[in-house]
Amino acid sequence: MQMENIQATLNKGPAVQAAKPTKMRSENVTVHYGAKQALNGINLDVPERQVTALIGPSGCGKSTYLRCLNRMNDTIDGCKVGGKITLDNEDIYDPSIDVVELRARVGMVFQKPNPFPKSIFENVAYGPKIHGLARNKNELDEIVHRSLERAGLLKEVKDRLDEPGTGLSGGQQQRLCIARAIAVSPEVILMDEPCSALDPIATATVEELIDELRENFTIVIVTHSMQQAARVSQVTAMFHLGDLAEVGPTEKMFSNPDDKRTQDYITGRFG
Ligand SMILES: Nc1ncnc2c1ncn2[C@@H]1O[C@H](COP(=O)(O)OP(=O)(O)OP(=O)(O)O)[C@@H](O)[C@H]1O
Repeated sequence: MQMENIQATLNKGPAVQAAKPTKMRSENVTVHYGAKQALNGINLDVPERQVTALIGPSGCGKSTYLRCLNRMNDTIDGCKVGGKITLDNEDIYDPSIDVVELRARVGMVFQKPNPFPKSIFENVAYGPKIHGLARNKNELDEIVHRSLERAGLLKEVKDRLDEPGTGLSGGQQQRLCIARAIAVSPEVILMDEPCSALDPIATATVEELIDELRENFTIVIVTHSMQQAARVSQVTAMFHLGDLAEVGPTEKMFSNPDDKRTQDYITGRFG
């Protein structure tokens, strides 16, 4: 892929941007799967209300790192996380942390849209119900409508909220999953290749949505598409063989990276 092409797609913001406060900080984060080490000590600050893209060749540890941020790795047998990760300066691996509550604060959208086999309404209402976010049916209705609206889906589904979520198109299903994530008012949304199962038109819609969502949410996205990282993110972190090779403003990472591994990866020399 040509560097010029990627540069043309860069999501150019104001020339000088005020530095955003850190929402999540990782210090010397390591991950082992049994005897195999997958992350070698990651130090990374995720800025608030920005999109941070995680890029790098297959198997370098992007998804593993993403799963550390809401303790999804806890669910994998033999997976051991070391180091420290904070959310608003609070250690998310502290024994006092309620993991269910943490995952409401740090939501996740997966590669393949995975609506529950229930109605569109129920897909979005489920989280607010189990977290007790609505006092009555009216409040629940309002949360569901607002979440679908923010996910850019309300217009398309408002007359069929009782129909199954699985009956929607792939792109609509992914926006439904984003609405479901938003419904519990998370602070951070983790996205693991959210567009990889979508066609180019649905991808463009979801990318526009991600750009809008950063007004209210901190977003961390794993992507294999350099164009996508350039289009949607303000910060890019390049992973390589379990290390963080380089992190910086997306514009710099795609125009003038410091690390040869980043340079080689974004110009298609490996990966
Ligand atoms: N559940 C698991 N059990 C054992 N090893 C795993 C597991 N998940 C990931 N790994 C290993 O950890 C390393 C990092 O994998 P990870 O999926 O995080 O990389 P990635 O950069 O997200 O890759 P891709 O871009 O292909 O999705 C790889 O060597 C992988 O084989």
